[in-house]
Order: sequence, then C-alpha cells, then structure tokens
Amino acid sequence: MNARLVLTALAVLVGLALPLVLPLFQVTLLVNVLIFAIVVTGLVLLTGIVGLTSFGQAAFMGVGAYTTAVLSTGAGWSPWLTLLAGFGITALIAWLLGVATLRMQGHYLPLATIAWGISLYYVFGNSPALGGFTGLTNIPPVQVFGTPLTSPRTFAYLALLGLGLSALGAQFLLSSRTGRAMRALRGGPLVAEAFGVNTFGLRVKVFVLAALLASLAGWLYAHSQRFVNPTPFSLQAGIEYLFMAVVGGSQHVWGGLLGAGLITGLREWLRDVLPGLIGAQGNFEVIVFGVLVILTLQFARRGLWPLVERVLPQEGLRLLPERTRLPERVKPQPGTPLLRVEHAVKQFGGLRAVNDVSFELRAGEILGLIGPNGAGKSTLFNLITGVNPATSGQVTFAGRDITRQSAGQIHRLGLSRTFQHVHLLPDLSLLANTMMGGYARGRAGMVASLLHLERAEEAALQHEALRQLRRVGLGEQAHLLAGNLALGQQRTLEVARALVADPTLLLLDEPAAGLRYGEKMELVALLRRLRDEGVTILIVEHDMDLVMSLVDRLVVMNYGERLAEGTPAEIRANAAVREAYLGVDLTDEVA
Ligand SMILES: Nc1ncnc2c1ncn2[C@@H]1O[C@H](COP(=O)(O)OP(=O)(O)OP(=O)(O)O)[C@@H](O)[C@H]1O
Repeated sequence: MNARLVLTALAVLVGLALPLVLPLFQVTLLVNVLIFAIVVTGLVLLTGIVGLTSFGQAAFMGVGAYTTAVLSTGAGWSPWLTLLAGFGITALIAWLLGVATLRMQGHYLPLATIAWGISLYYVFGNSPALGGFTGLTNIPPVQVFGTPLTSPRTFAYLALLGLGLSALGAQFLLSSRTGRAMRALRGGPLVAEAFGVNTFGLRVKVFVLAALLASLAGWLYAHSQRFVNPTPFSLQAGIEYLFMAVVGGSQHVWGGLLGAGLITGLREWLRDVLPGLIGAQGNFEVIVFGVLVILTLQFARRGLWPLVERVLPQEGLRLLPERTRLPERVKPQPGTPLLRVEHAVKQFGGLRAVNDVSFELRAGEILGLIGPNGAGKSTLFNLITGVNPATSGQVTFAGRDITRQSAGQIHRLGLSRTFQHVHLLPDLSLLANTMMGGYARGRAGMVASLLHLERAEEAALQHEALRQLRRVGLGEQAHLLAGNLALGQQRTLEVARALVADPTLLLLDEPAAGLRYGEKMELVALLRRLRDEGVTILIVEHDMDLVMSLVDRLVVMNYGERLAEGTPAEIRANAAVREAYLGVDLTDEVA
C-alpha cells in the first residue's frame, strides 16, 4: 500500500471530522482557511510553478463574490447559476489582462495586476449599486438538495469540497503533459518552445485558471459571510495571498493549504495579543507577516512544505500500464538531404554574426560545426532551431522551408535539441524530465489534464521515456531527481529527453562543455551508438578532440563565414583552419 496515499486519506478524514469537533468560532476560521487555500492553489500554479506573479487574485475573488452578491440578491438568481456567471466574467477579464500583458517578459503582469487590484477595489467601493464601502447584505445561503447551508458547520463541507476539487485538479494537472510544460516555463520560454509548447497560450490559460479558482473562492466567501464589502478584495489582501503561497511553499499544492492555515491562524492570534503588547489598536499583524516572509525567504526559500516533505515517505517510480504506443515518424532514407542551409545571413546591427553560410546535412550522418570563439556557431544554431530567424538566406528541413518558422513548428517537423547550458527540472525525476521531450507527441490539453482523462497517453509517454532512458544508460536511475545527477549525466539526460520526441535530426549544442575526461568518453560512446542506430546528429562543439573522433564531416566557421568543409582528415590538413585555430595543432591533438 502506498504510504503517501494512506497519509493523504488520513488528512482527508481529519479534514472531514474537523467541522464536527471544533468549537463554532474555530469552524468559521476553518471555512476561511479553506476558502483562502483555494485562492492560493491558483497562485501555486501561476506563481510557484509557472513563475508569474499576480497581486490581483483578491480582486478576482471579488469578481466572484460581487457577481453572486448582485445577481442573487438583486435578480434572485440561484447561487449555483451565479457561480457560473462569476466564472464567465472572471475568465473574460483574466483573458483580456493576460493577452494584454503576457506576451511581454518582465514586470508587465505584476504591474498590471496591481493596477487591476487597486482599480477594482475603488470600483466596488464607489459604486452605489454595489453598496459602496458598506457593501451588500442579505446574500441568500447556498442550497444543497433543498437544504440551505446557513451554519458554518454545514458550509465547511461545501468549502472542503471546493478546496478538495481544486487541489485534486491542480495535482492532476501538475502530473500531466501540460503540467510539465508549465514547469518548463519557469526558467523562461526557451526549453518549452523547443519542445513545441505554445508558451504564450499556456501562460494565458494558467492565468485564467488561477483567476477562476479565486472566483470560486469569492463565491464561497460571499455565501459563507452572507454579505460582501470591498476590504477582503483589496490589493493588501492580494499581497497576503502571495505571503501565504511563499510561506507555505509556492511550488506545492499542499503548501498552499499550509500557508493559508498558518497565516490565517497567526492573524487571529496576533490580533488578540499584539494590541495588548503594543498598547495600541492597529493592523500590526501585517508587519509580522512581512518579517515572516523575509525570514522564510532567508531560511526556507521554497517555503515550509518542502521541510514537511522531507519527513514524509518518498514516492517511488509508479508506472502506468502501457496500453498503446505513441505513433512514430517515418524516417528519411540514409544519405538523403535532411537539412540545407543556403546563403544564411544573420545581422546584429552593424555585425554580421553569420555571413553567407551554406551547407547540407544528410540523413544518417554526424556533422560537426566548429569554429573559434565568436565564430557564429551559436547564432547559426539558433537560426536553424528557430530561436532567432535569419536576416536573409534559406533553411530547409525535411523538405520544408523553415526559415521563418518558430522553434515549436520546427520541432514538430522532427528536429530535437539539447542546450549549451543544461536546462532540466531539478526537482523532478529523470523520467518526468525525459517525458517533457515527448510534449509534441501528446494531445491532451489543460481540461483533460485537470480531470485526469489523459492517462492512456501519459502511460505511453512514460514507457517511451523509460525506453529512451535505458537507451542512453540511465534506465536504472529513472526515479532519481535530475538535480542530483553529475553534469555528464545531466547532459545525457538531455539527450534522452530530445530522443523521446522521435526526432529525425538531433542537434547538440556544445554537449561536452564542462565535462570531465571520463564523461566525455562516455558521451562519445553514446553518440556513436546513436549514429549506428541511424540517428542523424548535428553537433556544435568546442572540444576538437571529441569532434574529430566522432563526426563524419565538419563545417568550420570563422568570423561568421564558412571557412572550410570536409571529413576530419581533410579539415586537419586544411591550412586556413590551422591558422584560424592559431596555437591549436590539430594533427597532434588527435594523434
Ligand atoms: N543577440 C546578439 N546581439 C548582438 N550580437 C550578437 C548577438 N548574438 C551573438 N552576437 C555576436 O555575434 C558573434 C557570433 O557569436 P556566436 O555566439 O554565434 O559565436 P560562437 O561561435 O557561438 O561563439 P562561442 O563559441 O564563444 O559560443 C559574436 O561577435 C557575438 O558577440
């Protein structure tokens, strides 16, 4: 029996018993904790996982609360209908805000959510139709099977259901293809885009989802209090939700509940004790929260939940039964042209980083791209992978013109890559990291993931990832965390991840950088084995020894131009290349 499952079941049982056994005052507090935890669950997904900060979650909560307050008191709508209305309005606002700000990197979203939080507070407070700063009263109770939930004890079960569904959906999402793409977004769009993720679309979706969770919380809040006023939906409340996420552990769904519980409980306690200690009335607890957040960031950067996690039993590798296999790509015949670069130019202002470079790569070969520092190798690499398009010239891959295509579109045509600086998800297992490479081979979207309806596809991805891990020699470590691997193994893991995409062309960006001699030898052996299995490889590398002993042909660049092209023996004998690599005696080095 899975120990974690038992603990979760116990936690659920305790949760179900609490509304019955606690004194009424504490049940009211519990209801608030559960409602706040729903908002923080959204922040876990948005801020903890994807890395986008929103100060506006309390305002989205306000949209849900005021929608139900207005429609259920003024128009006599059933609260169940007003919940849907709140979702509709929230989704529209969040989508508009997201589309306007999420295309841009940087602080646009946090600033926009601050503006949104402040303005909505004053809209609520200054609208007579919304009751101004006094708010709206006489909100009807929610009815379940004809029974009105008027007591906090019964209402707590509705809040528990709301949080339970939100947390379960969030957990399901995080353990899915979409969840892995969300995690990959955290370090910037580069990796996610390289594996075919529509990064902008995904950011908008997560932002809307987090807003919907806040809206649900607002609806619950309005019907638990039975009145609304603007205070709980102010910018300050929005900041407090971020505090909860940071203190609890913003990358964990359980961390959200822990943070909501700690901050809410602490606030009640401080409100009792602080005025006595200080001798004056005021919101002094906010100062304590500020100190608490600073201390958390100093001593437990990832919040308190990871500390709890350390003492919990660790989860082993749980494989789903494989029912189907992922469809495979038709591979080109060995020797047929696969990639063609023609007169490629890349201009950065006055600098031509790539100047009229042409070469061809045929299926089944390993081609090396070498050149001294600043020769333009990385720029050419970016131009082939769609990270940075060419200023002029043409790049053809698998018979298609990819010159103006995005990284994701090119990836879907069969090009898969590794990175010069390793980009892995250190907190995830090798298996989960490898599965990220198969993103473009899956179909399941966010809704299917939230509902756990993508298990057959997930199983197929798991088994394909495990096959690729075994192929590169990491099968035994599949359950370990990627962050615990040595650099050489991390680079090998990136190769496995790229292979899960079932590529026709594997692009390796300086795979030997930073490796020790033994690790380099292992890498060479692996790449040779892959070539023998028919994988086509383009490798950009500094290490001449490694390149010369591995590749079939070489393209040498210097000052942005193609200096030479040929077999390792021809390149070694080339006088111009020797000159470009002044001080590097190619003959000696390889001997
Ligand atoms: N985004 C950019 N903006 C302006 N100049 C750039 C940009 N990217 C690269 N360059 C310049 O283009 C030239 C080629 O750089 P590139 O990184 O492609 O060379 P490289 O051969 O990969 O070098 P290294 O081996 O050191 O990584 C360099 O002079 C570099 O400063």
